Amino acid sequence: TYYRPHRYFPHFIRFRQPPAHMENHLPEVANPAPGPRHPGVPRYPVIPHIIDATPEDIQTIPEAIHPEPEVVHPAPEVVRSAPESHYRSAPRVNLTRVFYGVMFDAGSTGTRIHIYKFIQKDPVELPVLDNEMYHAVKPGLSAYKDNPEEGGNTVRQLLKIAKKTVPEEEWRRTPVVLKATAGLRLLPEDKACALLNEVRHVFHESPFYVPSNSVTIMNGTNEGMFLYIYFFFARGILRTVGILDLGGGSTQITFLPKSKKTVESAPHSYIAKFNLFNSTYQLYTHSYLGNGLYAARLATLGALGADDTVPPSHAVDLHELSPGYAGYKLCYYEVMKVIKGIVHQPYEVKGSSVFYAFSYYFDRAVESGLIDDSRGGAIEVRDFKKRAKEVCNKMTQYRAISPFLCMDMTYITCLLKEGFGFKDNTVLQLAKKVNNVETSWALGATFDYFRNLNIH
Ligand SMILES: Nc1nc2c(ncn2[C@@H]2O[C@H](COP(=O)(O)OP(=O)(O)O)[C@@H](O)[C@H]2O)c(=O)[nH]1
Repeated sequence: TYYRPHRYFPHFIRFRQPPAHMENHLPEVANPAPGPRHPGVPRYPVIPHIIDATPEDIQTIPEAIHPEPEVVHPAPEVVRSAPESHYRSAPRVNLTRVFYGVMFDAGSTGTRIHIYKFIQKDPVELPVLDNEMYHAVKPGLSAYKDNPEEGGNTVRQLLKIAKKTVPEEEWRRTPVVLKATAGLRLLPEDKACALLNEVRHVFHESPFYVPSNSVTIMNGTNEGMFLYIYFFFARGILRTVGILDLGGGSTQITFLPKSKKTVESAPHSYIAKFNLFNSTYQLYTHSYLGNGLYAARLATLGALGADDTVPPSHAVDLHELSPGYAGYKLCYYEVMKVIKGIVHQPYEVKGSSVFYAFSYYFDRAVESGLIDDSRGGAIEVRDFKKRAKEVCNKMTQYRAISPFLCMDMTYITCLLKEGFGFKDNTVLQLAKKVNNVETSWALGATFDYFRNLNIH
């Protein structure tokens, strides 16, 4: 478990004023958080609309402000924006509201809990992400497909952390939400349903607020989009940046297209629109189910077996047969079968945009020594290729770190080059955190819960 104190201030949004001539053609949503029409549904602070946050205008925000760490249970907060004497003559109403959101990421390789604390100083201002408590357990829920009660227990354990983090008086209005990704998408429906039902049961026995539809399998489009929205909140950029995410079961590519040709040449389902702060954005986003790192390993080993050249049980040793050819080239040839004809090449990736790469892109770059774990860094696609060759050709040196490092690095190289069609010199910014906020779709999904993003 680690505690990540940070304050996030979306300056670029708070200080933007609508131009006088601007007409708002988008639907008004005064307060999309659950309203009082459902008895028992807690009320949340209003998250206001921000007008004229056009993508062209949005500037990179400076480093988020990270003040001194706070304790998990802070003392009740008091807003003092005027001297004491002023209070005596004209007392101000304290409009500060603190609220929490608990988001579970049920991934294919682990279940993670994100407990967000938001502060809203004023109803006309956006809430500020004050801090986040995070904890992860392995394996993921799908590993309990034949024993859903055990799977439910992992969620029950994580909820204990939520009970310790969220003050007791807030439990009843703090929503708990779980979204599952590739692991459950890949399971037979009855097994996935049994696991989700068990989680619902665990949620309902907890003291937290359980919204309707709080336990679901998230679709791939939302996974990419929520990660983009996380990035928007953490970094403040909506243009010129793309995001690559490599999970265990699926992989996502998401960016805001600059060229019409990208949109026109993309499969229809790869283009998604969403509204944020009164503007509509169009994203290129797709999640390739079965093309996550672990799923790709299995598929590659299966493909080797299907060829009858090397039985799957011996497939891992393949890379040691003949360093050099068998090492990198043969591996490349085999992983190519998992990618060829499956991954769409967006028109735009051949340009010069920078892509942020998260999850296993980051982990494998660290393990192979391309970047430093604490700092991350910028590399080019060709660096993955170069290091993949080195790893495959010196398996004895790297085997201790990960017996699959050669295959994983080769897969990543192949996915980037043959799959998405990136050029050798495309810059990849590898990060685990952006402005001190962990890279996860969970923050975007939590904002979506509190402030309906109107995704279509
Ligand atoms: N930094 C960071 N990495 C995460 C977080 N959640 C998941 N990951 C990474 O995502 C990868 C696994 O993704 P997972 O969710 O199991 O796979 P999926 O189900 O295919 O999306 C691993 O590299 C994790 O470290 C997070 O909150 N922060």
